[in-house]
Amino acid sequence: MSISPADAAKRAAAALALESVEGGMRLGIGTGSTAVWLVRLLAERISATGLDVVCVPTSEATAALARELGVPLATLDELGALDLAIDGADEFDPRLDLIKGGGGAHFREKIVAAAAARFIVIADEGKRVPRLGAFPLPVEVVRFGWPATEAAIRRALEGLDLGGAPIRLRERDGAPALTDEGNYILDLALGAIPDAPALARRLDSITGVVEHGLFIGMADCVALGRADGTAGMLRRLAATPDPREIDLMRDEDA
Ligand SMILES: O=C(CO)[C@H](O)[C@H](O)COP(=O)(O)O
Repeated sequence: MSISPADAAKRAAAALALESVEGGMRLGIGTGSTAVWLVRLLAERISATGLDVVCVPTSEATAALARELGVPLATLDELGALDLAIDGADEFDPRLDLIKGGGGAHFREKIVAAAAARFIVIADEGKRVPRLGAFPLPVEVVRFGWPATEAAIRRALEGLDLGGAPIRLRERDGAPALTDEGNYILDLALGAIPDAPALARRLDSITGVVEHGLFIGMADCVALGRADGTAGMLRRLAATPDPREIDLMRDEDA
């Protein structure tokens, strides 16, 4: 089957991450077009080798695909903890901090990643940025009183040199988009986030915010797929004090 260069990169990233999967593992499986490759390749490996894994999906969409392809599923309530989570990202920076939530699943994705002993991100070169923020930051908010929550977010942004950034209520088919948890999403067009950990802490403190798409210090590595079908692993280095030091990442060809 011939696939596009974009899909070749996604597939290569997913395949590299899957090399870390061993029999007996409890796996978190992500959401999005890169995660679709992960689920497909995992299903192929299960059917070819009888690999014994059980997976917690991060969204109803991923659950449906996994069920269709025969990937064994469980809930996080049943398993309690996971050995490994693998998921896509919308952006990653030199510290391997992330923006996620382009698919609106970042709340469950963060719970799953936090419950896992290891978290591998699967991404292509287009997701690699020197500084997070070009991708609008998704913030899941409770529907009740959401304009008041939006106003609180605006005030928080002003205190972080991000005042006046456009905020848009995400829509689907002409109506506010609902997450799997029945909440709304506000997309914050920030351009460039001067201090992502500080913004994450500030958003964490706002009543009405369910979860934001900043994943700070959570990813252990990024399986980076390339359009030529190859992939390499970027690992978080032990000491990463300054996000401006671009050479914090080390490429290791698979
Ligand atoms: O965070 C996510 C969904 O909430 C996805 O991982 C993110 O949007 C990347 O998706 P894709 O692999 O399609 O680019």
